[in-house]
Amino acid sequence: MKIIDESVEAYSIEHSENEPKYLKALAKETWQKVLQPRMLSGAYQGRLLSLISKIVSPKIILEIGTYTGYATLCLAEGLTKNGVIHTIDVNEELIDIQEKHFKNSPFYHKIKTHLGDAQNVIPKIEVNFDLIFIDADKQNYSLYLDLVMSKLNPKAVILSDNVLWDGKIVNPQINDEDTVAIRAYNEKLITHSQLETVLLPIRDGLSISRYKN
Ligand SMILES: C[S@@+](CC[C@H](N)C(=O)[O-])C[C@H]1O[C@@H](n2cnc3c(N)ncnc32)[C@H](O)[C@@H]1O
Repeated sequence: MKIIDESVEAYSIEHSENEPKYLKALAKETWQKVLQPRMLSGAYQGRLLSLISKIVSPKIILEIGTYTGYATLCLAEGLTKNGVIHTIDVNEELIDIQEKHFKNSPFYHKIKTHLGDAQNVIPKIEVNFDLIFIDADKQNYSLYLDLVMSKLNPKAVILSDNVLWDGKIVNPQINDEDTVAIRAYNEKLITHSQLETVLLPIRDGLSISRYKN
């Protein structure tokens, strides 16, 4: 399902910032060489991630689901001078392309990559986070939220991607495991006593949650 009318979306993109050159190159290579390129955040959502990160001005970011590193680099734009972004992915085949494009960007020295299953890696990162981007396997979003709740700095922001899941989320006839998991996750976000959430219907749905403490 197309979430936004195509002409409205085109107009919105036209009146938003352009992506930097090194991100254009990363997106191009991802579309040419990597499986499932639709997973990449893309220019429009990427500019939103960059802007949110600049507003939050985080010292430490956590990204769950690196893929080829597009969103990693967008989020890194808002880091403080000595800030760090930790990014986790379970797929070792992505390491070469990530490394190449991280080196091509101004943020190579600020990125700490972790290879492994996020549910095992998150507890081993012994820092607290100011900004988190949850964008990995949909069935574990709820678990990832549980794992990060004790690792949030005051006023931390959590971004959750694909929360409209191609519009399947609003179709009661669709009840596959991913759709059911995201529905439960969206309920968990909106009923969470420590979070304040707004779900934005952009691209595939992006939730913004603010830690109230
Ligand atoms: C949607 S893509 C991430 C896109 C990326 N954040 C971006 O915006 O360009 C999801 C990624 O999550 C990774 N992933 C899936 N299950 C995972 C898990 N259990 N632990 C860590 N990464 C996982 C996949 O390998 C894939 O690269």
